[in-house]
Amino acid sequence: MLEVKGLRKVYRSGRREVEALRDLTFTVAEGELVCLVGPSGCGKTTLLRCIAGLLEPTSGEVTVGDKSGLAIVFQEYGRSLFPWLTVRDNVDLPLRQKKVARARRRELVAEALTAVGLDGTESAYPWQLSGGMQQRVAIARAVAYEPSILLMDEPFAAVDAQTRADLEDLVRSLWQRLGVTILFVTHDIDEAVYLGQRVLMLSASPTVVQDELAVDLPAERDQLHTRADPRFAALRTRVYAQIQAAKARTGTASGAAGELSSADR
Ligand SMILES: Nc1ncnc2c1ncn2[C@@H]1O[C@H](COP(=O)(O)OP(=O)(O)OP(=O)(O)O)[C@@H](O)[C@H]1O
Repeated sequence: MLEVKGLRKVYRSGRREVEALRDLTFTVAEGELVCLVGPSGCGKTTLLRCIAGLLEPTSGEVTVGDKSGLAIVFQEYGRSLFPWLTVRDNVDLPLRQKKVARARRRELVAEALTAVGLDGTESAYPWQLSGGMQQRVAIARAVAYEPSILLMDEPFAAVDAQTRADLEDLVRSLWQRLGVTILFVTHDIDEAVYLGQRVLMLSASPTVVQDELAVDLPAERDQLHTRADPRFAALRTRVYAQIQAAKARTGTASGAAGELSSADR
């Protein structure tokens, strides 16, 4: 289970302060797949970094059952994989750090690479693979770690549309098979509705949870039929309208989004 309560984050550098997150409260139940969608710059990365313990919140609380069971897949696979390590060693590295026994590590790496469709690439280096394959390596690395919570930060933003569709299906099938809890961040409304059991909509910065939507589409989804389902269209329209409303509200505020004036402090 993941619980975020009254989370606020203000960045301070010199005399400049940016209130990235104002007040975020939500929970993700065990085994749930929740998508977070919000406009660019609304603090999605800030939120994930606070959840992962990579960034100290200004106030509020994050409760994660077991922090050691948390894995993250970032948008920039190019920067998250080590170019001097083979695919096998990239996936293996966190397991070594976790002090998993050698034989078990070998099993976990092989299973994870098979699960993401990368059999036969063990000895390749990341830079010898396509972008989509590199992102599969990053997913395999997260999966091999056997996390109880998987955080995904716009993981498919940098791949082409066809690869993206394949990777979305990969995430859903891994989620169904492994029973892992997933918090998936995206700015793509269609992706959020296609993937999630629930979609949380964030306002523009300073960010709050604007609304949430249960995605009552069948559990078995496929790119062709799910996206053509009138229910899918209705859900995406609702999310879109909410996000537009959030943008319009911020547009009327004075000053740059999230920037604190002295009166606010
Ligand atoms: N280290 C930092 N110092 C100061 N301000 C920051 C810092 N990191 C982020 N911000 C500001 O906080 C706000 C939220 O940034 P963040 O990167 O979390 O948003 P995001 O939703 O992930 O953005 P995008 O969708 O464009 O990737 C932005 O206004 C950003 O300029």
